[in-house]
Amino acid sequence: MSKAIEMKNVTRKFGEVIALNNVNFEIDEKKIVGLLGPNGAGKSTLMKIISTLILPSSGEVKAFGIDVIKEKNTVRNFISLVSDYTVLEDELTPYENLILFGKISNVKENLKSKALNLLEDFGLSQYKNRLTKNLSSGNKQKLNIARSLIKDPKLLLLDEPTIAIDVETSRFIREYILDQNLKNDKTILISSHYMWEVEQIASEIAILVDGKIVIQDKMINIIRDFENKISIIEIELESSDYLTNLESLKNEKNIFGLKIISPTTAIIETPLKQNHFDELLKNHNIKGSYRNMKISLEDVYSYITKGRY
Ligand SMILES: Nc1ncnc2c1ncn2[C@@H]1O[C@H](COP(=O)(O)OP(=O)(O)OP(=O)(O)O)[C@@H](O)[C@H]1O
Repeated sequence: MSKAIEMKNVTRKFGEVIALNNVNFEIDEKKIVGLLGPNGAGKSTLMKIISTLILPSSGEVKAFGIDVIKEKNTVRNFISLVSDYTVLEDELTPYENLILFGKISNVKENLKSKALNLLEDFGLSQYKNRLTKNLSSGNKQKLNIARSLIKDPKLLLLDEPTIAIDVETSRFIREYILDQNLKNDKTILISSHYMWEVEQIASEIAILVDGKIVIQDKMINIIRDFENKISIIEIELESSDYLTNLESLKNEKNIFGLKIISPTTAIIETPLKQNHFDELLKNHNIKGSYRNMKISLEDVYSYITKGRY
């Protein structure tokens, strides 16, 4: 399978700040990859480098085999980045915005019909002649995504595309993105702080922490791998008399998390296997029953971003 993105040993510094630290990152053609990471992890920097908006301090970046540093004009023909919608021209109509971006992107054939079709697809035809500044934020973001598609890019980079967008519009955007991948073979990299969003559409997940890609794999492999490392346990105490004993588990080094959710129930995160966990409960004189819960992407994310990986 050929690579849509190949980053080798990419570092990007902003003065003293190391936004990306020797990153190696690849995406296969036609995949949807979800990029997760805490605020300031370097997600936007990574996307800006791939889309030629900024240069890396060192390292190599290729998109579909083409060097994004040496041949940025070629690469710009087939990559679009969607970040916030401030890139739109407020004083133009949605239609005029699409035409403008089409011209900037050198779209020569059928620009007008492409613009009209995109307005139709995104449910924006009724606002065709309204000034963009008077659209709702959800519609501005739809227009922003439509703008990114006017040049029919092979690679779409979406930097938090549904931030501050209502439920219906976010769902529409997710479905549209999926459709673009399925029907039009687009490769998509999407960053988000919403785990469920990424879970729903991405075939692979990459987690960036402090400028480094800590993990990148299929969701199913990530979960399987973590099931061998940690257990999330729901414990039900025989009575609330054991609550103080339960709380004393917080001081144990193998208890990574303990959340009391009622006087008799708690959720525990631990790498201990069943027999050792049983022993620990016995040592702390804790009586009750427990069950292993399904590990979610959020559990994995929290484990990684707390530096336990
Ligand atoms: N133009 C810049 N000048 C100085 N520092 C910058 C610049 N752009 C990014 N940084 C710094 O680089 C680091 C990575 O920022 P980046 O915006 O890539 O993170 P992010 O993962 O996208 O964060 P968020 O989730 O908050 O959007 C941060 O410490 C940020 O302050």
